[in-house]
Amino acid sequence: MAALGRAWRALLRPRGARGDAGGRRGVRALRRSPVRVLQPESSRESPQSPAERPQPPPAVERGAAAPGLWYEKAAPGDRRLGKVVTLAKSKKFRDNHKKVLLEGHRLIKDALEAGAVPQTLFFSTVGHLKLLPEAEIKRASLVKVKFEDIKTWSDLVTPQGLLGIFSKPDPAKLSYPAAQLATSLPLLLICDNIRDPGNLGTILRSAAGAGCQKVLLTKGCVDPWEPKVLRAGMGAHFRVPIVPNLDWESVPTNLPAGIQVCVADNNDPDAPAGNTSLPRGAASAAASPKAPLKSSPKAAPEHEDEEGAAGIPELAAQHYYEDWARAPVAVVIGGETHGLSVAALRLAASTGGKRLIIPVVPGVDSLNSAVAAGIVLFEGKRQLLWRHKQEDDRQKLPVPG
Ligand SMILES: C[S@@+](CC[C@H](N)C(=O)[O-])C[C@H]1O[C@@H](n2cnc3c(N)ncnc32)[C@H](O)[C@@H]1O
Repeated sequence: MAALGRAWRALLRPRGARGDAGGRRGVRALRRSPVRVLQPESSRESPQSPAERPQPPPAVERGAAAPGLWYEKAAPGDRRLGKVVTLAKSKKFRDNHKKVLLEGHRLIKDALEAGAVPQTLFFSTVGHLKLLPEAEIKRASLVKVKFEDIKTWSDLVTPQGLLGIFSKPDPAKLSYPAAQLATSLPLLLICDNIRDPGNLGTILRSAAGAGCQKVLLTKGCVDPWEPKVLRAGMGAHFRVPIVPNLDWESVPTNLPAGIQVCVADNNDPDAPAGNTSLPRGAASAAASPKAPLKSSPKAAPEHEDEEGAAGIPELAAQHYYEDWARAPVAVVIGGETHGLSVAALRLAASTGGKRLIIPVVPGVDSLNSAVAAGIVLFEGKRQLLWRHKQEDDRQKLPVPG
């Protein structure tokens, strides 16, 4: 592991700082020919006798993708790519080193355009580099590797021959696409213990597609920088701010003032007995079968202390297609195994939020969390846009008299 750490550090050191003839003398020599084998400085200037001399590191072959855009060619049998990718796939490593692995042209381009900082790009053909913003990739170490090697380490069904190690992006510092910002809605999503990477990626993609303003991930959710989440997210990471690893106490500080938090709840009190996945989730206890499905002022508790017998707040339930989305609004999606947490229900109760039920045919169990998120978010979007249009139309009406 220590050796892997050294290999990693050597690879991620800034270009000029590496002792691999990356200095001015090397660059001048390179200008004369696009591809040359350079001898390291140490092998030319060592004062020791040949017997005393340490083994020189292998010569580095370099090339230029464009004037001034130098890359290094990995020698046959070079195992750095494998090592780096293996490391970057481990959450512990990502957390400790604050690095993430991104794959594919589209994702890497999105990341660069959002201002993510590349450390090393592994590519199989120079053509890949030409499709990326040159000013941004000049900051990285560029390493040409065989396509076969990328294929071995790739997470994609059809590998594209491009992998990048980036500094872990800070959502507060990224710049999101103008089209995304222009269509962003006062609609937020809170993921409560979503553990499946495919589900989380799909949820993030839906949140970006619906125009969510922000996505909050509670502690217990899978790491959004896990390769499978990135793959399912299809670029959502660089379109919508994602705030990970939140404990429930800090969720409210990440929400706009005056927000109403609703929960997507698969526990339908109107469903015939045996058609719910009771009694595993906390929501099961909160939703008394006697609770009216239609929201009523009496059924909606206004304060956190209005809790049911099990210490879990009671929330009014309604179908997701009935009126609920008022700006700003957030929706909580429960985890695959345990559903909604008590903390989620408490937060919803403290904001006067509701339980939103997607009715399903008797005999069908709960929906997949990503499917439920998609349905509720796009309905939220429809309601917000409809309300906005109503207000617009009202303002356009001629003033009487
Ligand atoms: C797979 S379900 C959770 C099932 C879990 N075993 C339970 O009993 O609560 C994951 C989440 O998706 C959402 N969900 C699933 N089906 C839903 C439905 N019919 N209506 C509203 N939300 C639903 C809820 O947020 C739920 O917590």
